[in-house]
Amino acid sequence: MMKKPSLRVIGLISGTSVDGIDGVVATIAGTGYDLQVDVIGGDTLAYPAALRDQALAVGAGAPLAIADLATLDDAIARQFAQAAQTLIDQYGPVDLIGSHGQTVFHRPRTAGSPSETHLAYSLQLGRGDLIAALTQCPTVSNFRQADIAAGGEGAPLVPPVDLALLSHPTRTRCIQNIGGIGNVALLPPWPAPRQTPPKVIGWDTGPGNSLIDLAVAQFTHGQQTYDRDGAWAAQGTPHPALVAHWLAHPYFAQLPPKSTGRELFGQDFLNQCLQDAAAYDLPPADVLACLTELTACSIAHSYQTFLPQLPDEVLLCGGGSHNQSLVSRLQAHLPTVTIQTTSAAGVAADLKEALAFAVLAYWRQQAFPGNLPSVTGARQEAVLGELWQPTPSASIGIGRR
Ligand SMILES: Nc1ncnc2c1ncn2[C@@H]1O[C@H](COP(=O)(O)OP(=O)(O)OP(=O)(O)O)[C@@H](O)[C@H]1O
Ligand SMILES: CC(=O)N[C@H]1[C@@H]2OC[C@@H](O2)[C@@H](O)[C@@H]1O[C@H](C)C(=O)O
Repeated sequence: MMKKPSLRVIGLISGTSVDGIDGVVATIAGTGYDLQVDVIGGDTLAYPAALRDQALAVGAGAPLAIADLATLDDAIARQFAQAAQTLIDQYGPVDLIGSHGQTVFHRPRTAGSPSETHLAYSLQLGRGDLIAALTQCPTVSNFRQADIAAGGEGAPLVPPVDLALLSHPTRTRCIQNIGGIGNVALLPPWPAPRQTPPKVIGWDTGPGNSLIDLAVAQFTHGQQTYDRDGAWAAQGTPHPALVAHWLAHPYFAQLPPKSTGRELFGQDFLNQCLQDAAAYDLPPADVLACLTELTACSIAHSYQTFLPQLPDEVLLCGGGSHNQSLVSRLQAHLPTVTIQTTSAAGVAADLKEALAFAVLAYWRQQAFPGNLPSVTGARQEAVLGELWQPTPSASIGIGRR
């Protein structure tokens, strides 16, 4: 049998945790949802501390002159190009790069308003034209804009890739990413021969690790940045009244499609949580147990509230899938559901988001629409991303200015 033509594609993303650039190299063949994807390798390139601090500060609302924004955009693009080059050096040349960039600002559509006049706004730094110039490889970036222009939230974008790679012929699956922010895709069964795709719904569930990370950094005066394996929260006890109070935030009751970010579930939200917790005089372990419970409850409640029925399985991905306290609290709230990671279904849980942007770039090449209006709320499907071709004269060398 003739082998289908395939592309070698790099996918790159640094998410809302701003902990570093996840990259993956994959061979992709096929069309639309009928894809053959083979992961060749992956790696994470940590940000230099100063760049991470700056990206976090800007994301948290620190003022920035336009000239400094341009410098930051370029500095992040250089890191992304470096991450791509490291993968190219290790695994060989590629045909295409899909780079999500670094989200520093996300404003959802204004609730209840006609999306024509209140389009969402989402800003990812690390411009694709510079990545293309530095790597000499065609690069797709700016994936969220076309969905936003069509009246969508611009997020989450990964659910159609989940549909392609992780749907099951007979079982209903929720694919739950727990990054800085959490997001879910509900994949109904899709029996062979996989003709008309089933309707996928999805949304941002709220905080993933963002509040836990910020609290750990505060409690350890910056010595630690996350609750490794959930060990600290495991030493504490959640306080139900406090968690219930936090769950009363209107975001959790808002009907999907919906998206959010660190603008809502960031430092200000944590400050309010710590103020609320102070009234109960809770030790740090209990506060972390409460924040962990908030993430677990917000995920489970959103399934119970917005899904037509509970799934057979939840497949977790993202860094929060390593937080055992979080996973066991989620299991406690969804006792009838099997909870595993996407790795159990053949897609590495720590690489899935990066892989998604390789697939979205591949779809851009095919002019296949990469958004799902049933997830983002867009009025129509759209081909996502801007494709930047390298110009040989722009080859200026990585690391040189
Ligand atoms: N072993 C671990 N134990 C507990 N938490 C972990 C572990 N490893 C990673 N994490 C958490 O996962 C976070 C990073 O997750 P991930 O890289 O999926 O987020 P992200 O991609 O930046 O976010 P988003 O998906 O919202 O864009 C870390 O900040 C940390 O909180
Ligand atoms: C604006 C933005 O970067 N949103 C991220 C964030 O992190 C998780 C959640 O919020 C999700 O909506 C999205 O990321 C993934 C990659 C997505 O678009 O599917």
